[in-house]
Amino acid sequence: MVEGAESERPIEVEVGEKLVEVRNLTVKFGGLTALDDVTFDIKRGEILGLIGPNGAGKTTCFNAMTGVYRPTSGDVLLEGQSVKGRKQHQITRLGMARTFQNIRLFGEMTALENVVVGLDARHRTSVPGALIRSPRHVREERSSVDRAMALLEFVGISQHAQKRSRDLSYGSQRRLEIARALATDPKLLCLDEPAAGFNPAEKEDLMALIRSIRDEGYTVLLIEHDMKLVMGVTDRIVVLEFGKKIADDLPPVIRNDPRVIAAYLGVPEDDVA
Ligand SMILES: Nc1ncnc2c1ncn2[C@@H]1O[C@H](COP(=O)(O)OP(=O)(O)OP(=O)(O)O)[C@@H](O)[C@H]1O
Repeated sequence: MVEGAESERPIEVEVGEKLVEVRNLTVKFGGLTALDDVTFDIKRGEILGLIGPNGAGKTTCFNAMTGVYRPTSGDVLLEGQSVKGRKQHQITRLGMARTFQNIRLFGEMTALENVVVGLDARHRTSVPGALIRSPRHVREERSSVDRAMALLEFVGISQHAQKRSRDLSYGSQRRLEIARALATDPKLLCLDEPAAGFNPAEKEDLMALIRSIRDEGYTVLLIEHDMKLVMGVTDRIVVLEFGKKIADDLPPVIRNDPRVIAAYLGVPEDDVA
């Protein structure tokens, strides 16, 4: 358990039950169908990999799930609740947190402050409570700092807590993004290519962190380009190609699926089937 970082959220769904249902999700940009009638579930407690060649629709899928894009049709349910029509911050509150392919931190704020911002989404004190620094607000502030430190420790960068985030190394910034997303106490953590730009050793370290996040009881949706990497860390994999789902199975099955191999190698489907 992350010390001082215990979850306050009631666990409403048993491990292994459906946490998220992506239903017939379609996103069109003008004439281009970036995501085409995609349906899959995410079970509580699993690491689900979302893979596919460049332009397959992975990020579009994330964006439609987390309120960045409004789906053209279809829906996404989190514990049975639709995210339709909700704004990004409302979806975060519902329990979906994400990182971005391009790091988005508050560069002038310290690493610690960046995580406290994520925690603020959960505060219970009112604005007047904050203004008069009510005992509850002071208590929440103190526990925020403790929890933020615990999260920085968990992702392995607590020694940089007081550094401005823009001064952190690229790898530490990626870890900080994950800590900030965890601060919102998500039911689902969506990671968009968190190991992009890492060398093989750094990638392995990050995958170990993602595994330990799952072991803490979080559910993870992971976009990753590197097939080998994704095979080693995920419990199940959904494969997209040209906006359509072409496979949804366990990693060893995906590895040997001719359609997936063809999609990755660019071999015409007829030659593989
Ligand atoms: N805002 C947008 N406006 C127009 N087209 C878009 C937009 N976002 C994505 N697309 C297009 O939708 C398709 C899917 O893109 P998306 O970024 O979801 O793919 P991806 O699988 O995440 O690819 P990558 O691995 O390169 O990140 C691509 O053809 C892309 O050019």
